[in-house]
Amino acid sequence: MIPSRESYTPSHPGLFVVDFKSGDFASALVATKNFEVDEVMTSLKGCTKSPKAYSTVQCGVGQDDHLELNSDLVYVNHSCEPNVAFDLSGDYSQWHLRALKPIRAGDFLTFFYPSTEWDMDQPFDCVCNAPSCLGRISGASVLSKDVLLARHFVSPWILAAVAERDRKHVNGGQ
Ligand SMILES: C[S@@+](CC[C@H](N)C(=O)[O-])C[C@H]1O[C@@H](n2cnc3c(N)ncnc32)[C@H](O)[C@@H]1O
Repeated sequence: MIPSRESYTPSHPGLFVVDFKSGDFASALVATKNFEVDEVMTSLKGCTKSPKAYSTVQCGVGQDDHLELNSDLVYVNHSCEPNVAFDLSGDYSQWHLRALKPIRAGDFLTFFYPSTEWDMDQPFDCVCNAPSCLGRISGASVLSKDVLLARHFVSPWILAAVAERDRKHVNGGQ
């Protein structure tokens, strides 16, 4: 279930809070404490498999490998220069949200959506304003390996899919 402004209770008290804004998809998640680089900010417990949607996070290559986060973490927006990573490598017990940069209380939390998503359900024109902003965000399928690696974290299934795509391209689609 996606948390809403009505009767809001933070899912991660002491760590993050949703900054609800009026307008479609205008809300965001904000840190309420400092985090250091590489710090595990929270585990990703309570996710459930779900059809691909604007709100899901991809967790593997299969058709069914999409998760609803069922928490305030759904409000982590995309940035082309992100400060967190959704790391769903390894088994479920190891899945976590990790800081990629020093984060201070009050900072918006952002991840690079193509680091988990191959072909997004709801592409959008990015408003992150980062110097390296890519503009249209639709998933990793249209991005080069170098563009992905420059964002510091890429999920293993995305790297595997990029390698397969590039191998087919070199071999003329075979
Ligand atoms: C999982 S939601 C993130 C929370 C969303 N901001 C909300 O209020 O529900 C993903 C959607 O948020 C919007 N979004 C996230 N990051 C964005 C960005 N950098 N630029 C433009 N829209 C963004 C897009 O509409 C995207 O499909």
